[in-house]
Amino acid sequence: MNDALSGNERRQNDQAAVIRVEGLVKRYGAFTAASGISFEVRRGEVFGLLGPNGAGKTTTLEMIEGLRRPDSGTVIVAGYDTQTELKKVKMVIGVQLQSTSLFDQLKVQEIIRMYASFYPNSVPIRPLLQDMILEEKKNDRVKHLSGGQRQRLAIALALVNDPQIIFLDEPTTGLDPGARRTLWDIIAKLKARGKTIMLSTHYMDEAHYLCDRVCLMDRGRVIALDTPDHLVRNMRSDSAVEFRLPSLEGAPENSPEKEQALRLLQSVSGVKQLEVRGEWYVLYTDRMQETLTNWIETARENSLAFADLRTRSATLEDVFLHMTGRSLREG
Ligand SMILES: Nc1ncnc2c1ncn2[C@@H]1O[C@H](COP(=O)(O)OP(=O)(O)OP(=O)(O)O)[C@@H](O)[C@H]1O
Repeated sequence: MNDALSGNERRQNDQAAVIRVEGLVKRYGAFTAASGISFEVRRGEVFGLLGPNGAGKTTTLEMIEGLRRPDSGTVIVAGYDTQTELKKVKMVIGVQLQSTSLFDQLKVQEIIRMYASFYPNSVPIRPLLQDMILEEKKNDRVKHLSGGQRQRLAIALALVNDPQIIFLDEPTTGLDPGARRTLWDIIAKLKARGKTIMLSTHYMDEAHYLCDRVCLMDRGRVIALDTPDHLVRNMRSDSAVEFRLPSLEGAPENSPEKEQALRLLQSVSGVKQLEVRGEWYVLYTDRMQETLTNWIETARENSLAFADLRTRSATLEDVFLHMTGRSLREG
């Protein structure tokens, strides 16, 4: 940061980058949960931290929110330093924690009123309830809400102070597909109103659908940062052909049959990369039709029977696997 800048100048400079994270490090004893995280979040974007469990997403979010103190590094949020100007930061942010412990005995409306009373200015409660699709539940006790309703209440609580920037930590973890879609719609609406949203997730489809830019995290580090489409395109393979080879299932890893099959697969026309995931073989290619037809021909010529053949576009999961050798689900 440029120390010579006054607070006002710094805030103006931060028009584009509403969050600046520089060299964040967090250690828990001998374990380093964040090792030198740096990025910028632009005003009005949905910015996602995507990574498996334990990648350091929550640690990073909570250092940005001022809830955890970094061992080193700086965070500037809307022009304020979270370590020295936390009160000001709190006025412009809304935070939904991974597991917000809500007061089970309170009614939805009561808990929102209570949170609103913590701030000098708060939004009207009725439209907030409507936006979060909780109007019909306003007189229900929190303990009677479904998982999706609780999550929406947690987001409502993060919005009571009309924040510029909203932090959502794994907002859809544990929700059924319908409740996830409802939350996605809510997040898209918040973005359309000009809010900046920073969220963490380990669902690649969620990151792809919601985020303008995605920061891929693994083991406390940023391994890639770009728009979802660019991340996928930079793999230089836009499609995948997947199948199983039943005759090889159960054969030892370095058996001659398996090694020969791998050599064959690598020689298939157009294949840029070959991945083996358990019993599944994945051929990455930019020339889907050529690879598919050549693979079918090769399999026939070599009497190698495949099963469950499917084709698909490459995803952020493929990017993560390509970069780390591990799946987002493995952690
Ligand atoms: N207070 C703590 N004390 C010790 N270790 C911690 C603490 N908080 C987090 N960790 C460890 O730091 C690592 C990163 O945790 P973090 O919660 O930031 O990851 P995450 O990417 O958010 O994953 P998850 O989806 O599981 O929350 C994990 O290995 C975790 O066990």
